[in-house]
Amino acid sequence: MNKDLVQAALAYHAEPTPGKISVELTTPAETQLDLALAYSPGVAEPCRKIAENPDDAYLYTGKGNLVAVISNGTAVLGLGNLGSLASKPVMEGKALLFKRFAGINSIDIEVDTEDAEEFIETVDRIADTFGGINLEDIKAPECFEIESALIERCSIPVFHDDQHGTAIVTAAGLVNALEIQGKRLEDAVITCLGAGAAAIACMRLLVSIGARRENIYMLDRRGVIYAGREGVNAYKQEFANRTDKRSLSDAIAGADVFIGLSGADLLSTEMLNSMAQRPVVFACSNPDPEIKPELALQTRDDLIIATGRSDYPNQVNNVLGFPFIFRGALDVRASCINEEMKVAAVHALCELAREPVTQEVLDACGEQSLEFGPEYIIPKPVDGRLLSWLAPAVARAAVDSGVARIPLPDDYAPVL
Ligand SMILES: NC(=O)C1=CN([C@@H]2O[C@H](COP(=O)(O)OP(=O)(O)OC[C@H]3O[C@@H](n4cnc5c(N)ncnc54)[C@H](OP(=O)(O)O)[C@@H]3O)[C@@H](O)[C@H]2O)C=CC1
Ligand SMILES: CC(=O)C(=O)O
Ligand SMILES: [Mg+2]
Repeated sequence: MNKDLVQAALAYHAEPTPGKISVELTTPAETQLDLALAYSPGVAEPCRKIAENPDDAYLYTGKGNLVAVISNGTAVLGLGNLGSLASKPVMEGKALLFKRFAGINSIDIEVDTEDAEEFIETVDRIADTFGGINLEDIKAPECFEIESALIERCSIPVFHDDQHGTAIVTAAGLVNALEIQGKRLEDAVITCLGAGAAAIACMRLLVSIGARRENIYMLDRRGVIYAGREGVNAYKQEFANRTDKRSLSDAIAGADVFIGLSGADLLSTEMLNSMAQRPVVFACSNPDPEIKPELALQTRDDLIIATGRSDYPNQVNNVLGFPFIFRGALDVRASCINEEMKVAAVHALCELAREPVTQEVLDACGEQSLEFGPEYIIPKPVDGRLLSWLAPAVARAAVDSGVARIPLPDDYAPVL
């Protein structure tokens, strides 16, 4: 980042008050009568109701529209294990995005432990407070055990955003980008740099919508994950390829797609040049991508490039998923976020990108025009239609797959 952006980012977080979120009241609290209702003695009545029927918490408290963003800070963006406190700006940022894009109240919680069981215990004990739990920036492989234990124990949706939010947005962007490049997911050779939370979930979802597992080469810090490699955990093992390719240079040569979910500046121009004609490059590491878009575009002009950042075209980032997915899930009180709901979100994102872009979006992006093509494969986060396209698609999928606990109103239209 240049110096000006660094200073602006620090000032943004420090002013007008430190941080990015606050709590506001939804009921009057001015008079003695207001206080007698809000607090003692009135507050005893909803307490009694909830003690009799726990679902009354959705009637008398903010639970149903409250999502916790919970991290232990072990994989903060692509910055690594910065610890729980240093992850707080990212978690406050996710809370900001929940509110801004989907009207969901959200609070960040940083849990100071790297022990999976301690983390699970802590979250399990506070889960009832919330309508949903968004796990964030927890490194692999612990994130897999943590998420599945919490899904098992909690009756509300628990969703590891770096896995599923990223996978949904990546899948939608890739389907669109491949179509623009005249290629099919079923035939695409995919090199995935990174074998952690985001990478494993992305490749799993791509396989479930048509990519061929044998066409995927996944790499970690030690290179290609190949069949028979020693010291590979069970999650990486799912993508062990029967191949004699060993390095990124080996795996990228001739590939149609590069998905980077690893770290900064790891893809060289030589590697980029060795890819197939009309390649798709998703350099999604944050804040610094695996290759800078300006360098990639200088190197060859037949590629589509996306990053996780807001300051380049084609932002493939889970912000396009989690606010709207939770909106749909909360509005039908879904018990979980299942595969059907995730796939519904992928389709809705793919289709919205093909719609004409509104003036509101053009103004917010400072663009004269935007249309479905190499520089616009996926909607912009500021597109207000994301809420009205994704949330109903996800809510309907929850109802159809039997995980909704209340019906979807006929006139359902999510509002901020
Ligand atoms: N755009 C988006 O929406 C999102 C982007 N991301 C980005 O993806 C990256 C990974 O995040 P996440 O999966 O949560 O983190 P994890 O810690 O779970 O995984 C990181 C993975 O990256 C690999 N890796 C790191 N450095 C290198 C390297 N030099 N060469 C090869 N592999 C490397 C690690 O290898 P090893 O297993 O050997 O340690 C590991 O497999 C981050 O940069 C993050 O910002 C994540 C979520 C969303
Ligand atoms: C975007 C995001 O969640 C990440 O980079 O970790
Ligand atoms: Mg993250």
